[in-house]
Amino acid sequence: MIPASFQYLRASTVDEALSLLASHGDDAKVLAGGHSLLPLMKLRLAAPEYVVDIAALDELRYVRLEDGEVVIGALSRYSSLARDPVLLEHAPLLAHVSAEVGDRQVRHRGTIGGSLVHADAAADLPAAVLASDAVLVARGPEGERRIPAAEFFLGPFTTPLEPAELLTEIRLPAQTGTGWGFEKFTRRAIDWAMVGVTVTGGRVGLVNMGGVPLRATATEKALAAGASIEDAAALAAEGTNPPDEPHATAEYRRHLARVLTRRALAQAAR
Ligand SMILES: Cc1cc2nc3c(=O)[nH]c(=O)nc-3n(C[C@H](O)[C@H](O)[C@H](O)COP(=O)(O)OP(=O)(O)OC[C@H]3O[C@@H](n4cnc5c(N)ncnc54)[C@H](O)[C@@H]3O)c2cc1C
Repeated sequence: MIPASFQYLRASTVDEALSLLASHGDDAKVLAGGHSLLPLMKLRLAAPEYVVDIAALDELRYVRLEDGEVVIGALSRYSSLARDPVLLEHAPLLAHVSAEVGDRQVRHRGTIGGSLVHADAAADLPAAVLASDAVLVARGPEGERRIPAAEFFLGPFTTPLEPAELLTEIRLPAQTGTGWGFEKFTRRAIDWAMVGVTVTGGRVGLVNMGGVPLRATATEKALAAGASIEDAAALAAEGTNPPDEPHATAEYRRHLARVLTRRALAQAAR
């Protein structure tokens, strides 16, 4: 449980972080909250030569409303997102999901950007960002580019970000006054979801129902066509390929997806 040796580099501005990544990109890893990267390094599943610490970049820590869009700095931590007044009013699903991640220690260090770039299908924020129709903003040597959340999760722990790119911001249409719902089924209090469901604006995101976070498209189509919550939720597992494990078989997860989708949709309707 001791990481391989590495060189620690601390960036004090975004530009400095980008220049360090441009120099060491392929051999470097960005360190944000460290709650996914450090366990991987301790298990030697990751052994970067350079670690570029961006935790001090307060310029990437903000939430604001801009022309009908909620804009979130990538280094914003779950604990501040959970009580952010702009988020609570204009993107309540994200605030609520942030409050349910892990335990206090995780929420005080973990960042929304770290969760999205880590791209774990069992994590909560990726499915919430998918259901929120968000766009992810990345900066790198070629400048800035915007990647829709629907195109960001390419496979387990895989995104289109280049090694020299930083995720800087997440932008989503304000969901002011929109019903939302979040259901998460865990084995123990602070576990990752066995299955989770995020709902906002008629879109449904699924946690841990495949190798990437998914939208429950059959449910969404049924809702748009006027189906009842019960009938739409019955379609939640269509097109999914959930993990099959001794403590939660694929069939059990499909059952959970249907039940939790029904509850999350009912919550949103209320
Ligand atoms: C005990 C425990 C319980 C947890 N429970 C949950 C849970 O219930 N639900 C849940 O969703 N998650 C859970 N997590 C994971 C947690 O949410 C992590 O904080 C998150 O996955 C990673 O965020 P981080 O800021 O710690 O990123 P880091 O660990 O620092 O980085 C993760 C990855 O993203 C890259 N990266 C980070 N930021 C950027 C950026 N801005 N630009 C480019 N690359 C970047 C890093 O290089 C690394 O590859 C848990 C973790 C622990 C340790």
